[in-house]
Amino acid sequence: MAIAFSKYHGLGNDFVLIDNRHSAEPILTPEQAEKWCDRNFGIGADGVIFLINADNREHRMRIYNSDGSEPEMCGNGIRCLGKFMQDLGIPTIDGKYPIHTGAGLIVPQMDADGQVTVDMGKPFLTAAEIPTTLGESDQKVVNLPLEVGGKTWNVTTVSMGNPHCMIFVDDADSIPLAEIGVLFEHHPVFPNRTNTEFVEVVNRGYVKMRVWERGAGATLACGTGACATVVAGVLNDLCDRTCTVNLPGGDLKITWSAESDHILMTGPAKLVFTGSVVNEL
Ligand SMILES: N[C@@H](CCC[C@H](N)C(=O)O)C(=O)O
Repeated sequence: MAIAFSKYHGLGNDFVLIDNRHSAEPILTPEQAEKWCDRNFGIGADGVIFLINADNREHRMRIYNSDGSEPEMCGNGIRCLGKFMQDLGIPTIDGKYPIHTGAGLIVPQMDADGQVTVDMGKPFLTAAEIPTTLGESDQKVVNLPLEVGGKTWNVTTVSMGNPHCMIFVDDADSIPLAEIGVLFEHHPVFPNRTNTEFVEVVNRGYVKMRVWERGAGATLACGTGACATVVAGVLNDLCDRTCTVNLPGGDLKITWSAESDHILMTGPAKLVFTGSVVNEL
C-alpha cells in the first residue's frame, strides 16, 4: 500500500508529515518511523508527525522522534503541522488551528506574512513536573550543579510538556555537542531522558542556542527548546521575557507573557516536497 507524505521543515528541523485523519492511531509503527527518518536508507527527517482527527472536529498531533521514541510535544513540528493543515485546505478557527498534544492544547496561528505564531501554553517549572530527580519535587531547578562527563555544569530545567535542561555558557559553539549531549540525554537524574540546550547570552533580548535533542541528536533548531531557553534565561535574570533565540537553522522569536504565563513562539514552516512510500523501507 502506498503511503503519501509531505516533508516540511521549521528552520531546518525537518519532519515527514502524514495525513492520518482516517485512523485514531498512527499508521506507522515506531520502528517504521525510525526507518523513514534514516537519512541514507529512508526519506530523512528528525521525526514523523501524524495529523489525527479525534472526532472529525478535534485535531491531534502524534510524533515519533528519529529513534522511534514518542515525545509529548514539538514546537517546530507544530508550526509545520499548522502549515500542513492549511495546505490540506482544513478551515481555521479565526486563523488558528487548536491541536491536542501530549502537552495539552497547543494553538498555531497562521500569520499574514507566512510565519506561524504558536501559543505554546505555560511552562512547567518544578522538579515534579519535569522528569528529573534533581532537587525536591516542589522546587524549581534553577542553576543547580550537575556532574556530567567529569565536569560540573550549572543546569536549569524547564518542561514544555517535554523535558529540557539548559546550561548557560560563554561560547555555545565551543561545546562538543555530540560528545556531551548524549551524556546529558542519558544521565540517571533524567529518568525520561532529556533535551539539552547550551545557551550563550549575547544580550538580554538575543541568545544563541545549540541543542542536543532527546531521540534525535544534534538538530538545526528546537522550538520547545527555544521556549524553555527563554524561560530559563528569565529565571536566571539573564534574558527579557521577549527574546530572539538564534539557532543553527535561524531565529525564533519567543515571548513569555507575565500576565497569562503563556509562551508565544513565532517562526517559519516550509514545505520541501511531497511523495509516497510504495514499498516497506
Ligand atoms: N524539535 C522539537 C522537539 C522534538 C521532541 C524532542 N526531541 C523530545 O524528545 O522531547 C521542537 O522543535 O520542539
